[in-house]
Amino acid sequence: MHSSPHHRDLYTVEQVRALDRRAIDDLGITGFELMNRAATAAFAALCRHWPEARRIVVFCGPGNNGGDGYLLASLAHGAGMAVEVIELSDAPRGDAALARDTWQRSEGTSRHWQHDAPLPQADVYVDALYGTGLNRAPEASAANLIQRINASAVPVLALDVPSGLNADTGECPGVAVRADLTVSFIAAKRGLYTGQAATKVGGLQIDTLGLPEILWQGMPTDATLLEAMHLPPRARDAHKGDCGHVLAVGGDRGTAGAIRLCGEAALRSGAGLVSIATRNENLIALNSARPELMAHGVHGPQELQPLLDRADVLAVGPGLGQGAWGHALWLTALDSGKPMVLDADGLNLLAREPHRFDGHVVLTPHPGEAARLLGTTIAQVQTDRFAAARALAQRYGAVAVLKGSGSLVAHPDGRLDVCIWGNPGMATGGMGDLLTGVIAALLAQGCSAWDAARMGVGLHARAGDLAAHHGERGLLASDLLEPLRALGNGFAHD
Ligand SMILES: NC(=O)C1=CN([C@@H]2O[C@H](COP(=O)(O)OP(=O)(O)OC[C@H]3O[C@@H](n4cnc5c(N)ncnc54)[C@H](O)[C@@H]3O)[C@@H](O)[C@H]2O)[C@@H](O)CC1
Ligand SMILES: [K+]
Repeated sequence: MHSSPHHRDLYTVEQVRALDRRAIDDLGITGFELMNRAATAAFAALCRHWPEARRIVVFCGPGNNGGDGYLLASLAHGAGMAVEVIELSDAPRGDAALARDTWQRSEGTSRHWQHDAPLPQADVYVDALYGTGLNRAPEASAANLIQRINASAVPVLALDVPSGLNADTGECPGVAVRADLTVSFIAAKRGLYTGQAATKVGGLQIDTLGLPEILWQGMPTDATLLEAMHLPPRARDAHKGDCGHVLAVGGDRGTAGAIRLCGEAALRSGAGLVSIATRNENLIALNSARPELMAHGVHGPQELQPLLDRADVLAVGPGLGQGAWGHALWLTALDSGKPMVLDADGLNLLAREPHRFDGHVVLTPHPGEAARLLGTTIAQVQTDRFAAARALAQRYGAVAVLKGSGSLVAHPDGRLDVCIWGNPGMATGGMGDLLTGVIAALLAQGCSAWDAARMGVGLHARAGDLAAHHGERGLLASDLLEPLRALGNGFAHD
């Protein structure tokens, strides 16, 4: 639930700090007052979410996040709950120290966390250890406490950010609290939506602390949540030539399945015609599996060229391999200058032979392919997925989709959208081949690379979520084909 009119806007931690400063300096609201509002909002969320809660334990860290915790503890105490505060040994400073005084004045007691001590029972744990100030992995004592919290069966409300999650990047440098509900203050921090966030955040509510609309005016944002997107309805008198012709290039020996899934996804996403350029050996299997795919055996560039000439859009890479055959086709496809989607070995070849595009090209790497394209490691990519996605787009002059939980779509000009749909059932072979086909079909129907990539990522994730109604575990890529068709023209916000 977002209470802000800017509910699609995502911010870096730096930008949220600037918003805080603006509220304090320009609107004259004190930091302590903001802390009070944060605690009030979080306590209201606690009561809504766990109406039966009578006993709570609040874990307070040394910074302002801990300050929010002390004030929440006072509110809960005032409301008649049994409240216990457990704090880390570092003494709070500034507003957090004032908040601690408030708690002590309300006759509250707190005790320091003792390594490996058993945690008191409670109806709800409140995590106020670290917020946006986390700048490294939680150290031994805090890490031990976080592990204890996660091992307990008590539900957890996280204040602002689950402690241990980097609110800027979605990475956890060490252990992090696994929350059931996170109430985040003032603005949506981008790190709550990608990377490891999905395993830590639980339900997410953004509370703008009653700050007025003008606070956000003119303030830069970093990214946007992917929301509703729709293709215009198909004209009643459309014919197949109006809907674009996709040529999918790939399917080396033994990998016919990849190119078939890509082609079928393009068909199910509305491409008028889909041709496949593949190994001769795959033709019988492809034709009998899906007669609507126009499969052609190609030995090399000469046979590929006439197919390229007839296509509007290319999907290059699924099952392509990086051998002489795949490499020759890849080079010919790139030379055509057609709008295209590059995936899988299409990307691995690009990492070997970098090329800058200047047109309607979409790259769809998973973190491993992204690491090769950027000459870095997977860990480095995941440490800051936002930076990695933008670096890919800028380096290659193409729209870049960085796949994985919370897929990112980056434009070379710096725009970036985050997709929060999809599910772990989609971590299986063939899912990427589908995405390539979906995006190619959208390009073929006239979308720009930016729109096709964003809408393709959204359709693919929503189709995955629909298909997962029958179970996440055991989900097959081909299970998404019918839902892709059912989604038809697009998707709306949840
Ligand atoms: N002043 C404001 O603008 C507001 C701040 N608020 C709260 O304040 C939080 C930010 O407060 P702070 O900037 O004080 O930061 P935090 O409270 O997130 O934590 C910073 C403290 O933890 C220490 N620390 C950071 N990483 C550590 C690690 N890995 N191991 C051990 N110690 C570590 C830092 O040295 C510092 O003492 C927000 O997340 C939010 O909860 C809210 O009260 C709303 C208003
Ligand atoms: K927290």
